[in-house]
Amino acid sequence: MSAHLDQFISWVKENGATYEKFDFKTDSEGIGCVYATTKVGAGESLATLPFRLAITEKVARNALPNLDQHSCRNVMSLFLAQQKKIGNESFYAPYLNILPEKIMTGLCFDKNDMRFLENTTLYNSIEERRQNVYNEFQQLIKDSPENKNITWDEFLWAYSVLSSRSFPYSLIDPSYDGPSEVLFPLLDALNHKPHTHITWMRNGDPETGSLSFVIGNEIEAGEQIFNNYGPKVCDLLLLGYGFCFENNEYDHVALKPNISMDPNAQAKLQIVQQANVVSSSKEEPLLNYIHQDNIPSSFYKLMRIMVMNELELSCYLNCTDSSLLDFVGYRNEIAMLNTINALLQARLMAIRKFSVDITHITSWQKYAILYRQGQEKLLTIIVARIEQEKSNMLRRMSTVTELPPVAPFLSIINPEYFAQQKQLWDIKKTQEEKSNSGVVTLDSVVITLNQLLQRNPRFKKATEQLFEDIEEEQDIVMMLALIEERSKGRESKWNAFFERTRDINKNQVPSNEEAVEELQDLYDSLFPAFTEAFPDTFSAEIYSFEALLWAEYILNNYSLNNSIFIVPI
Ligand SMILES: C[S@@+](CC[C@H](N)C(=O)[O-])C[C@H]1O[C@@H](n2cnc3c(N)ncnc32)[C@H](O)[C@@H]1O
Repeated sequence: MSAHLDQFISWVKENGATYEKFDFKTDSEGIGCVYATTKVGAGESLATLPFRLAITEKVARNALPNLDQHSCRNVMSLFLAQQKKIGNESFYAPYLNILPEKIMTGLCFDKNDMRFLENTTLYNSIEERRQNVYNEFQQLIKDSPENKNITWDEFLWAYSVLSSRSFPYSLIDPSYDGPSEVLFPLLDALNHKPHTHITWMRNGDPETGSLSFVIGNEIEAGEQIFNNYGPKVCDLLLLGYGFCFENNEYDHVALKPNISMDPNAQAKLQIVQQANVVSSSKEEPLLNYIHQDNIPSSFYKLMRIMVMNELELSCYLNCTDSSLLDFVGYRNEIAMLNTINALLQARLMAIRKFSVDITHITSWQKYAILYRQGQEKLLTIIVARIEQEKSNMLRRMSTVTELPPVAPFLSIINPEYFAQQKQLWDIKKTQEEKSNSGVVTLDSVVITLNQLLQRNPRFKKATEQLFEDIEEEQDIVMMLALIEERSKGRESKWNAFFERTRDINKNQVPSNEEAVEELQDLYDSLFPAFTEAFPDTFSAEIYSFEALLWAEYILNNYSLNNSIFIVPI
């Protein structure tokens, strides 16, 4: 046994702590562990520590007065660093001497270590947190000049002791209502294992009481004794404790849509707020944590808002009822699932970009790799779930026989229709889950330019002669093709959709004179030249300016992915 450990054991015992059936060891990775020396029965108390030995916020603030404006964590860190500095003069020296010299929490990662986290969300969280803690440290030293000899490294060590070993202060005083923390020497020697049955039991009052650890399941002699740090995700474990593990059932990925380039960002954020679409974080209204078994419905709602087009936005601008965001419309639903998919794919691609040499790596770099592998696995599972959702959606769309009663198709305008639809979907969903047969592709439920060209060979031939590069001008060709298809009346399979949108409800789209003028210029550049070149295809009667206005409206309000797909329901 080392001299320091000897001193520590004498110190805790002299001060009233009790423990019998375990010993301290260091494992092959250099991690301090606690092992049972004899069998420990279920329900037995493993160790008891009097509160007198606990390092609390009160102890720290009494020693460092005038730092009221600083957080509990910062004042306690400064106190610990100061106590460590005064060495054996400190009452807590026996405890501080046995703590690891190097605590490799994420905050202590150097540039080389950070390469192992590149392209993960944790990378940014660490950088941001480190900068904040550094700034707070500077201010702390300014406000406590007698401690200006404490270095950043010393402070960071103390900060990491707290992040990796502290307990909530409510264990001493359950009536205390705040985020205060406390260090319990001896009891903090246990490592974490998820699902460990252990009870943290308070005895007596906050001044003279104590805390005991009571074992839930029997432990054989020679086995490691674990604590349970609670349901913690890998990024928080790596950030605060410096380790993580594989197949962490609590793990999640953090997803945040980027709307910085969206001209309608303001209006969208307004709807998010008004309809009270909650996110996973109070500070960040767009941040959501996605768990492999649980994609929160609020995330879908948020994303439905994020992909709204002008028409959908104008309908939802005053929406305060978040249930109307359970479904906005078919176009919106596909756009929403596509956008989530794109977000996830971008993250997957980034996380797969990893070219660091891993032949000689440290234990904490191994944990960083475990974390990124866990994130990749999780992202892959969530992508598969979104794809499944999309194929279910397409199957439902393919069976829609009746169009919503009033155009447009938004649930805010047709709430009853969509409530009925939802009931039908729920029934279908259960059936689908049972049968899960028949793949429906996106192309079969939307209108694409290719389909229109194939259905109208004469039109196709004419446009191929009139346009040098159809792909380049696909918006214009699409509008002309829609007009052509509509002219077929009942022969067109989308006749119901065309009929319903024939009389555009102009009140629903803010009229934009500039856009109308632009469209007029486009019309004038095409007609009557096209009619003269191909009078059978581009008859003046069908290709009126009103028809072009209608086609543009369809493109603006019913299309996905830059008008390549029109969602006709
Ligand atoms: C409360 S302390 C536990 C005792 C600590 N091992 C010691 O030597 O003092 C928490 C620290 O122990 C380590 N630890 C705890 N559980 C672990 C685990 N399951 N795997 C790896 N390291 C673990 C981490 O370094 C963590 O920051």
